[in-house]
Amino acid sequence: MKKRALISVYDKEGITSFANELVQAGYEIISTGGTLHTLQAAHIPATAVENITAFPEILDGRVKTLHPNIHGGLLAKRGNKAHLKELEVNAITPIDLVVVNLYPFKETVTNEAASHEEIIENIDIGGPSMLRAAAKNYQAVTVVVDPTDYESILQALQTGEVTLEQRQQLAAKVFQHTAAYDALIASYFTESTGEAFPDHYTITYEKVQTLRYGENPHQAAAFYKQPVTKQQGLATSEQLHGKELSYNNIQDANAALEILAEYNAPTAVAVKHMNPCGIGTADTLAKAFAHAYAADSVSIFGGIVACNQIVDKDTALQLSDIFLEIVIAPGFTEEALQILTEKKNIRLMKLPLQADKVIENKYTSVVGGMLIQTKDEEQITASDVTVATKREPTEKEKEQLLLAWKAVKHVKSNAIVLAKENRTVGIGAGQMNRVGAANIAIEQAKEHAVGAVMASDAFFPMPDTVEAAAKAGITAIIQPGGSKRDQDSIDVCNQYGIAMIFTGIRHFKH
Ligand SMILES: NC(=O)c1ncn([C@@H]2O[C@H](COP(=O)(O)O)[C@@H](O)[C@H]2O)c1NC=O
Repeated sequence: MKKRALISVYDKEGITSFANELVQAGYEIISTGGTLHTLQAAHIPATAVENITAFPEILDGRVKTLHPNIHGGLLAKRGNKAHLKELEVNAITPIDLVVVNLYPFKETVTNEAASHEEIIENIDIGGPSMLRAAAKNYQAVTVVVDPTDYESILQALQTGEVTLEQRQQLAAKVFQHTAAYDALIASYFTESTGEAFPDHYTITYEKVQTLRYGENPHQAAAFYKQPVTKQQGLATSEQLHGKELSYNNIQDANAALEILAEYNAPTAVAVKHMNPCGIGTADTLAKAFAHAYAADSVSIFGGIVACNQIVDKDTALQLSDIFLEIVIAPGFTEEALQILTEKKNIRLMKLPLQADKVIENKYTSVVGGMLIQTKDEEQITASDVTVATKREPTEKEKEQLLLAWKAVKHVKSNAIVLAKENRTVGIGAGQMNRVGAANIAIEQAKEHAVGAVMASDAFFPMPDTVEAAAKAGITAIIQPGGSKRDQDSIDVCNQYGIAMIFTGIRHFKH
């Protein structure tokens, strides 16, 4: 008996030459409406599925292949006598090869012009049913969901049969594909219910690339992206120069971008090991970078710099003076590119600035599970704070306090940031006690601590941090407030003439 192939594809690219080869290999082809039309137009012999089901396609194509004559042919176990008998009794012919790709749900859901009705009509029902049936019966059936597999299938057929191992791999691909397809549908429906954390949290990611290794060379890693997002990020950036990004590069660059998003003025952010080491703002990017560099000219070595303006010649000259892993910016002028591409080891990434704010969740894996929370998107302005001390901060201090507060949100807790003259001057990150973080920031700032302001990511449980700040010459402090012992810190501030403001929110980052 001739082998039978069922072809029903939305994406018809390459299907006629593939089907033609299948015919040459001795397959009889059955096919659905549009696909049949394409095949017949190319003079490829094919039979309408309707002839197999003895039932017309109905409901605008909502029902075409959902029929026992199809699914019996897909699911019958070839080594099971009872199954074969049932096929015979019901006049069902086994199907040996299935080529199906699905209605473009992702493309429709991401098309802003698409209506709810169009999105719903692009939920493929018959296609996934056939794919799943064929994949379940991979021992006997070859299933092809990805047109890039046509070539390898034909090669296998030329030299014999598609092997069991190949069929199992193709089946795995199908179940990944249908699971991802359903995950997108599930999130579309869940989104409309407004339920943030449903009982089953189904997410799907698409592979961008396999990475050489993870955080360390003995760890394997890959980079995945969200299939449906309006978010500009590393996954959508364009690499203009340099070698492939590493796992650590992507983490650090991402941290730099998240910090950068806090600032509106021309800003440069330098990051090391996911903490900022220098942030500078000014009226030009060149000045902003000079500030970020001056903030910590030691740590920036081998770091990542993210800019929110086109990198021009003046900025490029400064950037090229030091060893940097990556520079990310919305663009580079020709001159800047010329200067920077002379450096073999620098990676240059072009990434447009995010237009609209996108609310995203943040995922942290724990052993055997995952924590999911909304991202820390809180931002404050000068009018959101309350003054806790006798002295109010001056306008100049307020500006620097807000700059430091935006920065401290992105520093691993316990975190202290000192700022002065539109740049950070000292950053204390990831300490187990707050005064420890303050001491590191003060030590790093050296003489620049005098006249600087301080931001603390969480409240002061005791006045020791304020005492350290006073000793270092810090003039103003921003912190959440809310400790039972706030008054102790306020008293020390008043004693030294320090102005302290409370934000009412904290920015833990663990
Ligand atoms: N309803 C069904 O029985 C059914 N069977 C196959 N399809 C899909 O129809 C598409 C192909 O249709 P056509 O050959 O008419 O262009 C494929 O994407 C296939 O996944 C179906 N459509 C959607 O559910």
